[in-house]
Amino acid sequence: MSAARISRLAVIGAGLIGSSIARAAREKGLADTVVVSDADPGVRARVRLLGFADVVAETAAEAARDADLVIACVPVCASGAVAAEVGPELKPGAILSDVGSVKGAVLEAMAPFVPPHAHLIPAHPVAGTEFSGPEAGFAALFENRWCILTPPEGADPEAVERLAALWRGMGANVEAMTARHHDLVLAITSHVPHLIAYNIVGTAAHLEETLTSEVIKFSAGGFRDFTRIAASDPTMWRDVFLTNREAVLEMLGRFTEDLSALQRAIRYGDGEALFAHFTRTRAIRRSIIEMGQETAAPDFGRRPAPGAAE
Ligand SMILES: NC(=O)c1ccc[n+]([C@@H]2O[C@H](COP(=O)([O-])OP(=O)(O)OC[C@H]3O[C@@H](n4cnc5c(N)ncnc54)[C@H](O)[C@@H]3O)[C@@H](O)[C@H]2O)c1
Ligand SMILES: O=C(O)C(=O)C[C@]1(C(=O)O)C=C[C@@H](O)C=C1
Repeated sequence: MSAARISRLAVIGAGLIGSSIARAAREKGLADTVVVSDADPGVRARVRLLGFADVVAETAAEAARDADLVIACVPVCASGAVAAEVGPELKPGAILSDVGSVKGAVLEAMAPFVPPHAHLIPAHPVAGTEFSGPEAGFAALFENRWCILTPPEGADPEAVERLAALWRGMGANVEAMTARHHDLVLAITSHVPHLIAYNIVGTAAHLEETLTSEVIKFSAGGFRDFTRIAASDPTMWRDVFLTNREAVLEMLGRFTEDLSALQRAIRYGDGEALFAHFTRTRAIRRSIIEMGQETAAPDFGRRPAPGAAE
């Protein structure tokens, strides 16, 4: 199915994800006009300087006016407020979407504000970094990454295809599933791993002062990787854990049981159990690499760190 071209694309929230979408849409010519808005006047001023938007709108409502597609790129708990602001502006046939890391809560928060003549199609690009803000985005962020669409029951297939076409245009591979299933899968693949990183880095920080400074001095490999993840945006991750509570607690329960089994194997010197476990997990890493998805941690070879000389 060929999807109709996007005349006006409105991006609400110009941080890492919103600015990456605006840059990719402009660079790849996916929309005639890219309008960007952000609640923070300082961010709007930086977007003007960075020049990745055709228009910088003062409000979300102004950005959404006459847009074919509006994408909320804000922390999950702000998605309802954005929908309330843009809902009355949505023209017939317009699509309202988002990029939130949790989908059930977003659907619930946004749906009441979408008029019957418009379409709500939530989405989640499974691509990101530990950086935030308009300087952190880059057009190649979504290339060869998944974008998961979670259309509600009865969603218009043409609208779904139109949104899917935009994500494919930005280089993503698109898949659709229910919001509930998304939240369960992402709880184990993304949310619990972030919690583990926040926890282990916190534990290191709570050690006595001399030990903490040695942890920092000698950190390499494993711990260093955790510190990258634990540097991720506090607002974003607070919202993820507040809104995907049930699935995260379910996966954390399983995680804790498995950790206890490993702890027991160490206590009783059960080398066979440890070896069998590590062999199974090594195979999972290999299958991820074979699927070409091993780059969950972004490499700086693909883009400069914000603030670094280009
Ligand atoms: N960072 C990642 O790795 C990543 C990856 C995939 C999806 N996501 C999701 O994308 C969304 C945005 O994340 P980000 O990393 O781009 O965050 P960010 O902090 O870089 O940017 C968020 C922007 O939203 C603006 N904002 C907040 N409330 C607003 C409102 N009510 N109206 C207008 N603007 C508002 C903020 O001023 C900020 O500029 C989150 O829901 C997050 O879960 C993030
Ligand atoms: O690589 C990173 O920095 C990320 O954490 C990206 C990551 C992930 O967990 O894979 C984080 C949250 C998003 O919802 C999607 C992607």
